[in-house]
Amino acid sequence: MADESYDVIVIGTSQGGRFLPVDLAKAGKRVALVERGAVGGVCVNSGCTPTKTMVASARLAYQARRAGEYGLRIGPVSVDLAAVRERKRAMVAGARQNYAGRLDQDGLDLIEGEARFTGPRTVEIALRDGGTRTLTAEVIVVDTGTRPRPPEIGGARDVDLLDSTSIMELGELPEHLIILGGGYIGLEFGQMFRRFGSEVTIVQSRPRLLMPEDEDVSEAVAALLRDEGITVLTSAVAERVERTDGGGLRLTVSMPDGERQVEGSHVLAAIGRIPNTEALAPEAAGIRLDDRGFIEVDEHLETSVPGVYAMGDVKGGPAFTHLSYDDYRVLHATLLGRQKASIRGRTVPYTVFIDPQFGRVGMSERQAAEQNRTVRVAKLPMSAVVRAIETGETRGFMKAVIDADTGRILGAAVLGAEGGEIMSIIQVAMLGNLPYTALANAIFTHPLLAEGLNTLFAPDEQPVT
Ligand SMILES: Cc1cc2nc3c(=O)[nH]c(=O)nc-3n(C[C@H](O)[C@H](O)[C@H](O)COP(=O)(O)OP(=O)(O)OC[C@H]3O[C@@H](n4cnc5c(N)ncnc54)[C@H](O)[C@@H]3O)c2cc1C
Ligand SMILES: NC(=O)c1ccc[n+]([C@@H]2O[C@H](COP(=O)([O-])OP(=O)(O)OC[C@H]3O[C@@H](n4cnc5c(N)ncnc54)[C@H](O)[C@@H]3O)[C@@H](O)[C@H]2O)c1
Repeated sequence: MADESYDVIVIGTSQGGRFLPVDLAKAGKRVALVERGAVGGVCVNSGCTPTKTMVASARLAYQARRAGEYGLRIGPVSVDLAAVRERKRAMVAGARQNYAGRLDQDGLDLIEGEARFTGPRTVEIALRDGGTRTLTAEVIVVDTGTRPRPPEIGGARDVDLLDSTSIMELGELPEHLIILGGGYIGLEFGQMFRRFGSEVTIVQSRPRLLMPEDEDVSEAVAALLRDEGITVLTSAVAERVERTDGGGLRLTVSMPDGERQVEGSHVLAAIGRIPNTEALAPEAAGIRLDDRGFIEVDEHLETSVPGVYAMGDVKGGPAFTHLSYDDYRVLHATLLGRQKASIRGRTVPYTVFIDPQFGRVGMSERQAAEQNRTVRVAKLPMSAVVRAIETGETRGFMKAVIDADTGRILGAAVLGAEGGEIMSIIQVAMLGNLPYTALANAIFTHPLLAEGLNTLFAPDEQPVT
């Protein structure tokens, strides 16, 4: 078949990039949108939507078990994992349907298949229903994302390990879930399955959980997970995994004090993600990759090949849906606006959806020290916040890093009830370039968690470091 010509080809359908092909088509461009899997990408199908749906079930189980503390009698709580999975499946199906509905736009062709570059402007699609199509366009946007990194430990290929997608399809509770990795995915699933009723062991190769964060954060997170009955092993390097005679799994872990064996029923690998670039063959177009296989881009998200752009996780760096969405904003300006936009200097907030949530934005205390900044560090335990006391959710703390000279807020870390929302209030103050005194003196409704910001930012509370 002859090559088919489009104005723009977008490869991958992500939650972040869901508006770009539609906007381009509305603007009169002929757009091909190529997807090899389910529409909506990771966030909708196997990331944010299903995990946060299941986290909600786990939180309810946890709260229900605490009912007695609140003066309620509701009896023993047990979890029907198959029913939790049904709720999750329904949520994903709804989100996917919603997504697909948005693609009904004149000028936009959704092509189901796997894209592969055969030249700088040419892409061959292996169609899901068989056969191939060859498309050409002056502008190509790569939004192909990442997938779980397979562990390179002895025996891993001989046993069935779970990843973040397959674990959500379990219909029965693991008796003992061993998790490799103490990052976002390891912690969210670890707490979730503990609350569902599994025994859980987290095996983290680095000295701390959430290694990029300040030490007090890692310690507090480890303490609250241990408090819920999770075993947390740090500086624990998994060496090999094998099946036991009883049908379980045995993990051999090397730790500073020697070798240890952990036996469990299931092992989840949550050790990071790798870019979806093999099938895409970007080298055929001359697109430069970094040494880990991610696509290199400039501040306008353009790759080393003019006219070819990359957005979302496939370009490396922080991997969040809201960042993929911001990439859409940048590409919209570049491809449809009058002026190019840039990704330089973006403030990237994030929230780890453990309970209590951990919300973060801007500079950490350690980053400030590395930059030799003179800062004030404000810290307030959640047990000092009236709302947290009244609702019985006093675990965690609020923390802010303030420039000692200008009084501007440089960053915040909130481990506490609605930690992501509280962090976002501080983020807005940072966006508005407000001095910390604006939050110290603001009138917040009593008794909200936000009220804690008055105390957190009270000038007397903050030692200079
Ligand atoms: C378990 C889990 C939980 C998460 N929770 C959160 C959260 O709470 N908040 C948050 O902000 N982020 C979360 N994330 C991260 C978030 O999902 C990603 O950052 C986001 O999905 C990245 O979007 P993207 O633009 O890179 O595209 P993706 O969502 O990765 O989509 C890429 C699409 O490209 C398709 N594709 C790949 N190669 C080809 C090809 N050659 N041809 C055609 N199609 C192709 C894929 O099938 C996929 O549909 C989570 C991730 C995981 C795994
Ligand atoms: N709430 C959210 O926004 C959210 C939730 C889930 C995932 N995500 C995104 O998905 C990405 C991937 O999550 P992730 O948890 O897989 O990666 P991660 O990079 O957050 O954490 C991986 C952890 O595994 C550890 N590790 C690496 N190799 C190991 C090994 N062999 N044995 C034991 N531990 C090992 C690392 O030290 C690290 O702590 C995240 O970086 C994040 O961007 C975001």
